[in-house]
Amino acid sequence: MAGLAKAMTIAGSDSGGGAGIQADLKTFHQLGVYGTSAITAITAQNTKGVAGVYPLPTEAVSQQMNEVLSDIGTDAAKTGMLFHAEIIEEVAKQIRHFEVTKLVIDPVMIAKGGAKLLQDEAITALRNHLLPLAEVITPNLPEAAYMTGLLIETPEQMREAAKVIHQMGPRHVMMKGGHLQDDAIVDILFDGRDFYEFAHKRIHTRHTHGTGCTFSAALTAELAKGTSLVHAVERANRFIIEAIKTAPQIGGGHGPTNHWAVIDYM
Ligand SMILES: Nc1ncnc2c1ncn2[C@@H]1O[C@H](COP(=O)(O)OP(=O)(O)O)[C@@H](O)[C@H]1O
Ligand SMILES: Cc1ncc(COP(=O)(O)O)c(N)n1
Repeated sequence: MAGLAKAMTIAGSDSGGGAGIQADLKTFHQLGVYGTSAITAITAQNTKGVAGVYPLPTEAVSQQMNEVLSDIGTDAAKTGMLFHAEIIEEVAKQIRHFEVTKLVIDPVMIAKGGAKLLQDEAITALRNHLLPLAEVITPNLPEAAYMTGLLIETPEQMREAAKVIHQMGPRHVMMKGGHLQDDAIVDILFDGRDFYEFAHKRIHTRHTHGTGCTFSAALTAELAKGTSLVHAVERANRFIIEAIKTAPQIGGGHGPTNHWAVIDYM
């Protein structure tokens, strides 16, 4: 196992196992990457919604990152649910200290069921401290709309919003189109100059809990292995599509995707 790639997730725990830390670690594992974690908050949730959110002390987040990064190290990292400004500032400090350059930011704000996973005032900290450190940020349409104040309902509006978010400091912007009101989904990557479009058909299902987490974890795993960004997005896209298509039909609400999904390059 010499040369095993490593990826770290800094995110919230989803007791239901479909999103957050659990989705990330399962996805890292499935893509052949050694996964580590720093938990920012515990959520009590299932496929029907989030019943409780319990943030950990900022020091606990900082210490988890320090212990992992000072010994095991990582080839890439991703952030998910960060909940409040103090945690964001501390995460940014550790990312800078350990010089983690392949950083994927999934700006998790609101769970599909409506629960707040990021406090309102924390968005400023996200912009000021974390975005400038990102290799890529992966907003969904409501997150991008909140960050820019723009209406985003079409691919053209997605491209405009990507330009505005790119100005905030990340090296790439990956706009996820799952929330487009259309049967044709397009995810759009912007590198500050060119747009790369990843189009696919909508799968009609209610089992989409944790799609954003799983997608960004797959992207992080691919970056950890040294895959170039455009190819990493392509592979993460194929992984999430397969995971949605073969979702295990778990729970009475929005069930998880299939983290055992196999894609043809594996
Ligand atoms: N119903 C669906 N059919 C096919 N792909 C989907 C579907 N829903 C989401 N995706 C894909 O899953 C990924 C996550 O998308 P999105 O739903 O926009 O993010 P989030 O889970 O953060 O709201 C994207 O690559 C998107 O294209
Ligand atoms: C701990 C945690 N992190 C992220 C999400 C977002 O996932 P989704 O938007 O699919 O509910 C979640 N529900 N829980």
